[in-house]
Amino acid sequence: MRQQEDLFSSPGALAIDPTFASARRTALDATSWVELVPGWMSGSECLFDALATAVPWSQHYRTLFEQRFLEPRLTAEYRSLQRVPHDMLTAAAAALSKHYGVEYDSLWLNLYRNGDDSTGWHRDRFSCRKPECIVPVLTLGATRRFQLKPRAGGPSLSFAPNSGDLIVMGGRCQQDWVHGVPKWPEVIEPRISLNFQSSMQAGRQRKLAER
Ligand SMILES: O=C(O)CCC(=O)C(=O)O
Ligand SMILES: [Fe+2]
Repeated sequence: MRQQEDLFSSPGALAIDPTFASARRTALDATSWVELVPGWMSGSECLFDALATAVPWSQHYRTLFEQRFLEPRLTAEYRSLQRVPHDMLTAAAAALSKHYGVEYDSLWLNLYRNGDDSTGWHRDRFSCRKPECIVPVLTLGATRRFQLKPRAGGPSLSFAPNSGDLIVMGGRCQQDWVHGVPKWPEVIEPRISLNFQSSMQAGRQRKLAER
């Protein structure tokens, strides 16, 4: 009993805000938007620690403009939420599904070991095949820049999500905008990002090797 009380009353306890009270939506253009939900998850450091050790992280080769390179980050994927290593991930997916009306049923994870790790400008082409998608990305650990810019060209927007902050891309963002996490050499701490994916948004044709 005493243990349970501590679990729920402790200020650093792991929890999410099911009301999304802090959400602030910004229109990127007439059909695309990005929403920031600062402090959506509290006690996120303990989830970072659990995932850093429990997830089978690996590094992959990518091919870009016919050049093969080792991706400067570690990644992992859970194609079914039944296999995720922490109950909070299932709870977070359920809360997101309820709030955004999209069934999130799989998870893509990135581990940026330090500021030398990064991900270049891209769209989530394989996990979002519908014209409009809602893509939540949760940050755990270090603060890094998360940038968006129009595919057609134009200035970029920069966010700096802290541990526990949610960034949600919506509307035609995956069609008309690109996003990325640039290198930031001064950062020495690691960051994990959780991308909640939906087979509904990915379409049925999604193949195993793709993303
Ligand atoms: O790490 C992030 O915040 C973004 C990751 C991302 O865009 C991706 O994995 O597709
Ligand atoms: Fe992405």
